[in-house]
Amino acid sequence: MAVEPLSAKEIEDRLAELPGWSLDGDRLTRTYRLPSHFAATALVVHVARIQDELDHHSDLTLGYHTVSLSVHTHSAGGTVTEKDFELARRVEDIAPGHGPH
Ligand SMILES: C[C@H](O)[C@H](O)[C@H]1CNC2=NC(N)=NC(=O)C2=N1
Repeated sequence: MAVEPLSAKEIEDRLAELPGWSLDGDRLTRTYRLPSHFAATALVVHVARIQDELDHHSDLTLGYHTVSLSVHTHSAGGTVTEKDFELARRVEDIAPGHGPH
C-alpha cells in the first residue's frame, strides 16, 4: 500500500484524538509509564505483536518502568503517515490493560 505523508494540519487533527502522543521532528512518539519492569516488558511484547501484524514498526525502547515508541514511515521518506497513526491507535487500545501509566 502506497502511503503519503500527512500535512501538518492532518497530523495536528489526529494528535488531538490521541492524548499523550506528540510530534517530535518527523516522528510520532509516546512514553508509557508502567507499574513495574515486568509490566513494561509485557507491553513491549504486546506492541511487537501488533507491529508485526501491521507490518509497521516503531523504535521501541524498554526502560525500567517505561516503554517509549517513536515511529515514522520509512517508505514515505521518513515522514508521518496514516500508518503511524494506525499503530498509535492500536497501542492505545491495549496499553490500559497493562496497568496504570
Ligand atoms: C518489507 C516491509 O513491509 C517494510 O520494510 C515495512 C516494515 N516496517 C516498517 N515500519 C515503518 N515504520 N516504516 C516502514 O516503511 C516499514 N516498512
